[in-house]
Amino acid sequence: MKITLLTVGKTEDKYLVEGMEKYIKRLKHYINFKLVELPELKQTKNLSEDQQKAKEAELIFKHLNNTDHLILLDERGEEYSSVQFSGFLNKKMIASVQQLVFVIGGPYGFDVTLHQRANNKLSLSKMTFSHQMVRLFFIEQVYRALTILKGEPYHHE
Ligand SMILES: C[S@@+](CC[C@H](N)C(=O)[O-])C[C@H]1O[C@@H](n2cnc3c(N)ncnc32)[C@H](O)[C@@H]1O
Repeated sequence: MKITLLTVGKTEDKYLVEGMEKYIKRLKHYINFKLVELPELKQTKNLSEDQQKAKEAELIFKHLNNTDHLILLDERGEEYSSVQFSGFLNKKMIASVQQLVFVIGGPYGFDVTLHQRANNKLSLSKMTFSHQMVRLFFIEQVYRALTILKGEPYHHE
């Protein structure tokens, strides 16, 4: 199974880039993981919030295959413990899902078309994080989940 993380906008802060690189490097020993950073449109065009979300959705859809299992990162989604999240990933592996695509929205969240297409919505907390910071938190949780599945000590350290 492959895992792709789509983000809206490049990661700007060096401390986040460094943290993400650290965990992506580790992750690659466990799974085929890809980070795709899509352009954030607001900087180039004068768009309303809804127009921006619709344009972002168009870009996101271009990166999706019909068989992809799409999971939106959304504070209103389902909350898991790290062990439960590892179980979720394991179930998808057993079900032979080819690719899980997780998406982190832009500053305004997701267009309705993405909510309709989503197979799941995952919340990391009821709190709202910046779309920049949530990347690092999520990538670390994927790494944590995979070490849990392997029975490695990281989760208990
Ligand atoms: C600043 S938030 C957008 C908040 C937006 N007002 C909304 O209602 O969705 C930007 C993105 O970060 C992600 N995000 C922020 N907090 C999150 C959380 N607690 N759990 C999961 N994803 C989160 C989501 O992907 C969201 O689209």
